[in-house]
Amino acid sequence: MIEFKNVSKSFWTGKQRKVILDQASFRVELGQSFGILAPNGSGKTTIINMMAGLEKPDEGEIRRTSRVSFPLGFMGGVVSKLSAKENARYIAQLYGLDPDYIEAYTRWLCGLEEYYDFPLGTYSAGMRARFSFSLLLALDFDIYLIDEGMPQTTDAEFNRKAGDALRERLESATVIIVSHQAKTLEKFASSAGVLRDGQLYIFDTLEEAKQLYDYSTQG
Ligand SMILES: Nc1ncnc2c1ncn2[C@@H]1O[C@H](COP(=O)(O)OP(=O)(O)OP(=O)(O)O)[C@@H](O)[C@H]1O
Repeated sequence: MIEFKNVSKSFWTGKQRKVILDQASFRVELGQSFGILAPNGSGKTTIINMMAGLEKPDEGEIRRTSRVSFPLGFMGGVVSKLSAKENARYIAQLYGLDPDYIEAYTRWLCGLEEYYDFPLGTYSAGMRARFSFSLLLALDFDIYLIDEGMPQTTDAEFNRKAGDALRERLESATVIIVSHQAKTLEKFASSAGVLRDGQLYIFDTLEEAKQLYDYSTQG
């Protein structure tokens, strides 16, 4: 479970206060994947980062009773000078997992071939995305945090494998996904919220959330 209680967050831009969240309260239980629809620049990444514990709220409380992942695409924990193999084994140890298993799983899923043993600094953005996604799934969390959907790589084989692996993981795990597009949420979220001007409106179904979102972004 992850819970926000009266959470507020804003940034001072030098000219004005940009409100990301104003007194938001909600709870995501295990088994109830949740999506947030929000326009670009409204605070998707900030909210996901707060869920992961990478950013602090200004006010309020965030409670986690489950193993919550780092956000998909977050590369803060990896070292560019080291290879995917070295990073995977090191991070496995930090999480108290078997390095051989984490290495074998990520090597298989990311499909980087010989580049798996090259430093991450030599990777393209797509290759980094493939490695970070593989690592996220290898680490076995209860709740996965996804900012703007799956990595859209040009490697069709990876996209298929990654989709299958995520679906399999979601049979036992929960996903929280934030996106500016309802289409991205459709595959994953059962309930959903809409973020608009710092207010988070929660709905039991994605369909209801879509109606408000379409109305507020197109109306
Ligand atoms: N540390 C910061 N200091 C000042 N402003 C910030 C800071 N971090 C984010 N912002 C501002 O807060 C707003 C929300 O940022 P955030 O990255 O969370 O939005 P987003 O919805 O994920 O954006 P995008 O859709 O472009 O990825 C933006 O206007 C951004 O410029």
